[in-house]
Amino acid sequence: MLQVKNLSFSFKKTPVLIGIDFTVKQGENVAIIGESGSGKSTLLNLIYGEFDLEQGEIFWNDHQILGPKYNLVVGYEFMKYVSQEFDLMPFITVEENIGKHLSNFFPEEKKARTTELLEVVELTELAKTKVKTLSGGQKQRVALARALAKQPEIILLDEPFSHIDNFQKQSLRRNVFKYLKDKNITCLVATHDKEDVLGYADRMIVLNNHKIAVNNSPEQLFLNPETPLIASFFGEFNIIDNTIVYAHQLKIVEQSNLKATVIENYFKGSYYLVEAYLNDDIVFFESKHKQALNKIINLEVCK
Ligand SMILES: Nc1ncnc2c1ncn2[C@@H]1O[C@H](COP(=O)(O)OP(=O)(O)OP(=O)(O)O)[C@@H](O)[C@H]1O
Repeated sequence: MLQVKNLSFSFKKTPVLIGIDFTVKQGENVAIIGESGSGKSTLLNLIYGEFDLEQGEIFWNDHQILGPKYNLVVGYEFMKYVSQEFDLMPFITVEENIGKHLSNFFPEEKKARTTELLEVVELTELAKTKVKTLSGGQKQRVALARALAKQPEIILLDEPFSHIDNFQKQSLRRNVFKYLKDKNITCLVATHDKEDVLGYADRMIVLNNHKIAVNNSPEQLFLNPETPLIASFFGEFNIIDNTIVYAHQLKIVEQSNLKATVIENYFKGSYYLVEAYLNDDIVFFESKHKQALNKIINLEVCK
């Protein structure tokens, strides 16, 4: 179990994180979200032991995680970190990078493990390619596979699919998160992308104003977004009568007191997101069809 107890940290006297407390069980997948600059990467760095804590303690089971003041070399055998900088070896191949830290005393095991991980990150065809010739997204996949090679107990992922194109993102995400669950590897993932969270994360920790704003399941937070920050993570929303209402919860009806004037339509594939004036406020709702500009639409909140 990971235990983060009353952690505080500042960069040059500027507070980044204050009084952070949470635990993560073995095999759990926890997403860390928050606005840019809210301290997601800093939190992962602290858990990895990159920096010395200003206050608090971090434990992985019985091991206390300590910063560079106490450790000559940053990092622990049981923990891997895939940061935004991939830190690969450019002049050797993809498979050599993945197998770099696997023992040569067990060549068959090493081969099997490398083959398995090449499949997880969908890089089998590029196994013999030198890393320096790869694209950003391909390098990110090598970094993921290399972090998994020696089967860590816990993995920290910072925006793990940010460089991957949309064609491969969906299946890669499924492969990686399924692999982590199957192997009971604890995962902390810092992300801006709700697709990394919905369907995969057991819990979401939301950072705001240097603190944990909420720590709950994605289902609970989606159904009951307490603040606009949380709602905005899940999609377009409105505030109507002091209540958060997602765009998909505003339905077009024949008659109602909510009369909105259409300003713009945004094509979203299976629907249009319609922007409209409701009194003096802007609202967004979903519509199967494109709506004529300036048309008056009757809306109803359906939660
Ligand atoms: N090495 C550093 N020295 C000084 N300040 C830093 C350093 N790294 C980060 N910061 C500051 O700490 C704050 C938190 O940064 P951090 O990178 O943890 O945020 P984040 O939530 O991961 O952001 P993003 O979503 O944009 O990646 C920011 O204000 C950032 O400018």
